Amino acid sequence: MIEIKPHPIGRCRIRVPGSKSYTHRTLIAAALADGTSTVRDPLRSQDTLLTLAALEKLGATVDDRESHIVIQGLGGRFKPCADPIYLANSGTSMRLLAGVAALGEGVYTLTGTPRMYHRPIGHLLDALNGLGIAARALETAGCPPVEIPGGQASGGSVAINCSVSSQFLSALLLMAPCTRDGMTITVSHGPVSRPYVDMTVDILARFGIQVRRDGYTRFDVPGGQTYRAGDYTVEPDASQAGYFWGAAAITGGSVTVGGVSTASSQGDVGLAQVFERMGCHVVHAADGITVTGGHLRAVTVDMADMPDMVPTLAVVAAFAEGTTVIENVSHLKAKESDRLTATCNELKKMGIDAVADADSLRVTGGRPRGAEIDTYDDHRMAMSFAMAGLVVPGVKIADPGCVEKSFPDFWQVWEQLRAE
Ligand SMILES: O=C(O)C1=C[C@@H](OP(=O)(O)O)[C@@H](O)[C@H](O)C1
Ligand SMILES: C=C(OP(=O)(O)O)C(=O)O
Repeated sequence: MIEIKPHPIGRCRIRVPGSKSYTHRTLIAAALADGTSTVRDPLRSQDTLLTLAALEKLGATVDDRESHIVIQGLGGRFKPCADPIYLANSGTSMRLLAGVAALGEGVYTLTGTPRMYHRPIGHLLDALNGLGIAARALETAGCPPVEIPGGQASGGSVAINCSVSSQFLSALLLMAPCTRDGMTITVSHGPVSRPYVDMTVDILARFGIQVRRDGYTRFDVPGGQTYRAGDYTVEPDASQAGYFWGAAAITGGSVTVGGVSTASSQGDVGLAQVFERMGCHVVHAADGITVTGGHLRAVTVDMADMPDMVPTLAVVAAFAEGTTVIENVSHLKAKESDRLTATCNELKKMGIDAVADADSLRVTGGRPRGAEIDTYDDHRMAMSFAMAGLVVPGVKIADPGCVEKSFPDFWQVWEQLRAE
């Protein structure tokens, strides 16, 4: 448990680590490439290191140096691995690797924490089955742990339901180029979280893979392609920038997050625009995005494309005038925690009126009071409620170490808000 002590933040410049989503994708693409790749500025956190360790078990040669990681790829074919591959509660690792493991020569078991056993993967398993790959859930239907047999991925046409996660589509897109016949992927529902699909397509393009797409409904990926080994740099994580912009919004201070720009495919960069609508002043410059707090007013906003920023926005909304309505976020129930319920519970403890239904969240701004905040083993709960502690006395965050999942240095970087 740590207590966040209120303090003004003035003008600060912050650097956040490399993007989690881009790090997962770059490591996987490098492991599939033919030859040696260098991955610079990767995020080294629990989740991305689990992906890296998994790729090593699948036969990639990894040399993790201080500032970069060197990966000798396998040219699209993973080696057998008899031991279960443990992926904790990293949904991105689980879903993306469940797709590309089908390119291997072994039969793979992918497993994780008890919470992972409740996170859906059935739609991806259905799609793999439709491609003739006998992938299956080992305990509960539609959830990890899963068994993925290699040697059966020749490609073909497949439909994928992406109403609960875009990661199923990303998994198919990452495996498709290495199949013999290629894949035509039709999205039957969704996708939710669309910018993550763009990040996947962006990584494919950077590694020299051809993809033809019709918006988010159809993707044609020719088979027999080879990921091009090379030198790749991971951009800063826009999702992590959100907590620092939120700190500015709540305190009336001014925070610049370096290296983040709207040119990025990371959808979470859009949170700055939401804060602008709420009354903050936002400046986009070549070297980063600055948010300066102002009088906060409620917004109604569709957050289907920015699911990870919902707790961040909900906490900021607790300080805004009026009722903020966050729409189209049913997929939040399947994250590290049920984030709709968790966010409501903890806001209510702070005396804030927060109501969730199946796919939306309403937060009425007020005068939040201090509380012990449970974090549900969910890094984003800890980082979001830390913002409230900058202005409300007595905010205590349980299990602060849960930030290891995506941002091991979070609390040290958070302290920089005080120093400036
Ligand atoms: O592909 C990715 O890197 C991610 C996709 C999103 O998940 P869903 O597509 O399941 O919403 C997001 O919430 C997660 O943090 C990372
Ligand atoms: C949902 C998240 O990650 P994952 O799906 O990879 O567990 C997240 O980082 O908020």
